[in-house]
Amino acid sequence: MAPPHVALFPCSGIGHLIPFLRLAATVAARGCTVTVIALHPTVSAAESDQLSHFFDLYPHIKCIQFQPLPFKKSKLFNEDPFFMQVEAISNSVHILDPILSTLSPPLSAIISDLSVATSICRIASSKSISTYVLITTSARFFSLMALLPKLALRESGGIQEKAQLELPGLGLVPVSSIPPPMLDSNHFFSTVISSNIPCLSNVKGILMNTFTGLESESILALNSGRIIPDLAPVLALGPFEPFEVERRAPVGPRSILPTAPTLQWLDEQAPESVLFISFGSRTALSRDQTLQLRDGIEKSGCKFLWILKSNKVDKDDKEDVQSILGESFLERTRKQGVAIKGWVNQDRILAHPAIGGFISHCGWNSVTEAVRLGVPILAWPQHGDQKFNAAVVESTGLGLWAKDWGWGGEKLVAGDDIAAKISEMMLGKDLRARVKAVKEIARQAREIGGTSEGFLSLLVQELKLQEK
Ligand SMILES: O=c1ccn([C@@H]2O[C@H](COP(=O)(O)OP(=O)(O)O[C@H]3O[C@H](CO)[C@@H](O)[C@H](O)[C@H]3O)[C@@H](O)[C@H]2O)c(=O)[nH]1
Repeated sequence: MAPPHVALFPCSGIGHLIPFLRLAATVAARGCTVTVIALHPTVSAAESDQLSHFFDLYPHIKCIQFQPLPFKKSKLFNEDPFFMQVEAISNSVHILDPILSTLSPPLSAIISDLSVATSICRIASSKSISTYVLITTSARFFSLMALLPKLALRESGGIQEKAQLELPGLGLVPVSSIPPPMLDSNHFFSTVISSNIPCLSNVKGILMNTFTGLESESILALNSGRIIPDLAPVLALGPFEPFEVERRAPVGPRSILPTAPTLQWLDEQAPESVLFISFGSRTALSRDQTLQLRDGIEKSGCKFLWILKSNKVDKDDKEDVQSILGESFLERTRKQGVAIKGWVNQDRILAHPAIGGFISHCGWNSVTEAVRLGVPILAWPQHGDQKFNAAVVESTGLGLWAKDWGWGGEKLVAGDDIAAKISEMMLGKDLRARVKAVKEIARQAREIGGTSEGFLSLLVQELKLQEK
């Protein structure tokens, strides 16, 4: 019997691309024929680098380049370049219709990003192709997204003025944790979510990069129909492995090069002594906040490795570290740490024994990487799903969250406060022990007999039954 053919369709931004590529590698390793529908051109250089690295490693995975139609400014116009690309993609999905019919062998299933799920579902069902949706955020935030159509209805009831909301499956939620765009039903972000949630009753399954040991309550609430009565089954498959590991082969030079000198420096540091600081692929702190963070890191006296960003899009991030942080800081901290700009292999850095803590914006990929590798987190959510993700970090004892720091840019957090929290995290013995315990639970989830492994086997079995 020929293997089933599965296409994956990630959306804009590395935070969406990476989990799709990880899942593509996993499904291919289980004997499926895999096609990745890759955006071209990408907004960031990091996305195109990840794509070429991925296809170098997996020459047997097919690539279809998908070029959205030129962007037209709409009434929902949002100047974020990643949102602009999502809108261009949404307006262009119909181009895929004839392409999907010509794939050989014929497609059995397509795994789509939520932002285009409705259109993909429509095209796929006309061809008897099953649709799955891969959710790239936490089960906790996904629950909020699923409730959004109801939240928007209550907007006239003055949600913004309330301190907290009682939400099904989520309990009491501080309104300050809900990303402001979700409280505005005309915002692009809200519109994309609200228009795609209803199709989640018609898809075959909802795939998530989480696991029951991390988010049991949210996964249960989603699967018991408490959030949306007829939601498709949620399969918690995480935490995802990096795709290099999935292949279990030597890593290609592209992924080694940018990280190699940094790893050399890390090799010289004591175990669990280095603080890693990174705010993901698309968050740049303000200049003032960067300087306070700089002072906080120095005052903490902690060894550090800081990946600095001064622009949302990497192609435009031209300013060098010296001019941002100042020569004197770099000179004074020559023995304390390293600040660099550019792409590093974060998963590999978090796996290094010298890393003892992570200041993170709580992008969901970063959280799941830290969980899988047992690194405590100091959560500093900046926007979007990140406060919900930070709540998962805090409630499962994986890290600390200074809630009074607010959203990114809401207030200037002082260097002294940052230094105090860094020390609390790096010296927290109980915290470290809890993080190691959750790391073990994550490992067990992926082993034979584990929950994530069970869901993955179920998915692959289902795919094989749909083979055409
Ligand atoms: O120098 C770098 C920077 C990032 N990464 C990787 O890039 C990914 C970044 O993803 P994430 O941590 O989720 O952050 P964002 O890039 O900010 O992701 C966006 O997408 C996520 C998934 O939907 C959301 O949770 C975030 O809030 C949203 O900002 C992770 O795998 C990192 O390991 C690197 O390897 N090297």
